[in-house]
Amino acid sequence: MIEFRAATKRFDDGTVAVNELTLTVEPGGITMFVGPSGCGKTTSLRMVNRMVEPTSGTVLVGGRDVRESPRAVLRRGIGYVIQQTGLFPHRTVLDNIATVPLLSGWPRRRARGRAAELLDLVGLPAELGRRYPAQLSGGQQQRVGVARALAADPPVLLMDEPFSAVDPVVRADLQDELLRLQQELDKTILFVTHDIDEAIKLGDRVAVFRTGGVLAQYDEPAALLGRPADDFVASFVGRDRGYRALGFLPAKGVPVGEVATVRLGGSVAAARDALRDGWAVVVDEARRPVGWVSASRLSGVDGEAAVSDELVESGGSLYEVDSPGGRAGSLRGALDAALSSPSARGVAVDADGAVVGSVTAHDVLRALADARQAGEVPS
Ligand SMILES: Nc1ncnc2c1ncn2[C@@H]1O[C@H](COP(=O)(O)OP(=O)(O)OP(=O)(O)O)[C@@H](O)[C@H]1O
Repeated sequence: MIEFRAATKRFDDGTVAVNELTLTVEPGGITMFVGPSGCGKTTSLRMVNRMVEPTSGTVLVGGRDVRESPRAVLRRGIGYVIQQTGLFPHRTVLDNIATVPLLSGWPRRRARGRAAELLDLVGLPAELGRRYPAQLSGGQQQRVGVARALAADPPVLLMDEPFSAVDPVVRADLQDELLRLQQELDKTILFVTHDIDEAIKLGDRVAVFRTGGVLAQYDEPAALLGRPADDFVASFVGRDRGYRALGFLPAKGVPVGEVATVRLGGSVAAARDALRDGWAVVVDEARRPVGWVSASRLSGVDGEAAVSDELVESGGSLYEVDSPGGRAGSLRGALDAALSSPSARGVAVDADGAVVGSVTAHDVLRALADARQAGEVPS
């Protein structure tokens, strides 16, 4: 879909920003460009929509050398999202989103209708359409930037550090939203970031660049974590990569053991009877976990009293078992659930969030060993 063939960019001052980049971006996936500052990520991205022309080599989009297409025609098929959003301050949100359709000659009504659809698609309420960009939060502005880039329904989306300027919580939301959108839209997305965690979370494939505009490794995230090509990539990928690689292995082989549950509001006496190894998960009326009770917390409490919030210890992370309609958890999720739980038992839930059982760290590591032995773990 997008192909770099020995693409090199040397600026007039002699800086080689991109050095003989050869790489194929598969259609319909998210490809991440990641690397330290100044390694040529943005320059590579801009060669795709001809904001930068290669000094030598070629870039092809849809099998065609980008130099053969007039810039305006090329860019109609390529959405572009940047960190500073580039929204027009004196136009309403709706008019900002409608920019490209209007430029392409759509009637105003149709362009506005499309803009309203897109506002909804990126998760913004319709009334924000009448505001001006400065009246939105940073995260909302980024969503508008994405909506605007999608307005002409381009098959390709270039995103240059689009989420870098927002706080970590909003950033995680925007990332989740992009993954959701991508499931629906199936665009070919090229995404530049300097954040390896973002690259691993979002990317179907990740290209790691080193300074001097040289491609160091181009691989799937799990392979990058499991088999970094050299010391540079290993150190760039960072600490805990063995643990993070567990995020790509499904937890379906982990046996889910029984766990004692007690109802929030039930009697302390009944809760004491239910404890197993001194612990029980407290659940609400839909069997969703709200925390744990322990023998030590209940000791000295009147048996007639109700299990109230004050008696509940907050739980660890949860992990979702493979269930119809659900998103199966990973070994990392299962291990983290066990390690973060006050009882050392990780709580397993189904797609509705109801408790189905528990796992220990030992269970998870044994499942990992079994998967390795069965050749299910890439090595
Ligand atoms: N117009 C220009 N003239 C000269 N050098 C340039 C120009 N644009 C970029 N460069 C240089 O090319 C190199 C690559 O820049 P580029 O912006 O592609 O890097 P990057 O990996 O996107 O960096 P960052 O993460 O800091 O945004 C840098 O050394 C930069 O200084």
